[in-house]
Amino acid sequence: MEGEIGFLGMGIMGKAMAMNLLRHGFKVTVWNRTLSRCDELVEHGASVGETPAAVVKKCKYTIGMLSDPAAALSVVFDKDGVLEQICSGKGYIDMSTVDAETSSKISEAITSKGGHFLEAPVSGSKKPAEDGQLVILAAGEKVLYEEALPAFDVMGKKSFFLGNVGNGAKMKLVVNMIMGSMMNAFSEGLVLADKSGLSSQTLLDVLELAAIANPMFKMKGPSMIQNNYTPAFPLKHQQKDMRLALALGDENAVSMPVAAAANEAFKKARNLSLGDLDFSAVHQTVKGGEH
Ligand SMILES: NC(=O)C1=CN([C@@H]2O[C@H](COP(=O)(O)OP(=O)(O)OC[C@H]3O[C@@H](n4cnc5c(N)ncnc54)[C@H](OP(=O)(O)O)[C@@H]3O)[C@@H](O)[C@H]2O)C=CC1
Ligand SMILES: O=CC(=O)O
Repeated sequence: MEGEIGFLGMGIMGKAMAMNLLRHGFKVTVWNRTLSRCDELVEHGASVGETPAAVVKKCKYTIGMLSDPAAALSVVFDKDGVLEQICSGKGYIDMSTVDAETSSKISEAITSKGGHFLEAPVSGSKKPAEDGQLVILAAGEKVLYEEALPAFDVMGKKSFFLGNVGNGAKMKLVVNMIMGSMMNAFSEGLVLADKSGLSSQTLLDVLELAAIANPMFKMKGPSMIQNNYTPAFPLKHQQKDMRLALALGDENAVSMPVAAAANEAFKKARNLSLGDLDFSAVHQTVKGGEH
């Protein structure tokens, strides 16, 4: 990737991903709605753009990592947004988790200005982002995908090219729908073991050796049994993903009672003001009592 890479959105993920690019020698210009969140990046050599449009003007390639469909649309379409400066020879890569419709809207707007577009949501959380171990689920313009590979290879352990715009978004929603349902089953299991007089730690040890062993249980289990929900993947974003996945199920007449129940639990957790904690805080809704 020649020249400087633009990066919009210095949240948990964007910050870790941009930092990783800097560490690997890329020149990066960052922007965040709350400007102070760029400070740490600047200390590590990043430049700051005043607006998304200013970043796109400066950079041949710009990446977006925003919270949800409204945020992803806002940085593109609003005043001083990406659309004001995108043009032929420039590429925009949206790595936020959004629905296919949002991604298509952005794609159409970018390409109608002669720009190139790729959606590239990621699987993997704060730690994989810091370690360059994300799984990248790209779709859109193949040429832009190939041009972006040097950056993807730094940010991720594996990149998939899934075809037309929308397929990356859908794949990400399917994966996170499964993850959200699993987190609920796991939380119920932890509480059931505890209330039945079993050791939660022994349950984790058993699970690790069982056919259902997986990195998520291993990573989240120990902090969950200590009621530690420091956010890596904010619960409000997991609930957004359940909501968008359920809408995809609706569109395709796929009955998903397990995901629907999991979504209700995440909604309840949001209602209990747990939305900014890690998504594993859904555990608290099963446990009940004080939060
Ligand atoms: N955390 C994780 O483990 C993972 C998250 N994802 C997805 O990545 C995306 C980012 O997640 P994450 O970094 O955790 O989220 P954060 O909540 O930490 O960051 C969200 C970012 O979006 C920005 N933002 C929100 N609303 C607007 C808006 N209206 N206009 C402009 N910017 C806005 C925030 O800016 P400000 O600082 O000003 O609020 C911030 O930079 C989400 O789509 C999430 O689902 C995907 C994989 C893993
Ligand atoms: O979207 C979250 C993740 O862990 O992947």
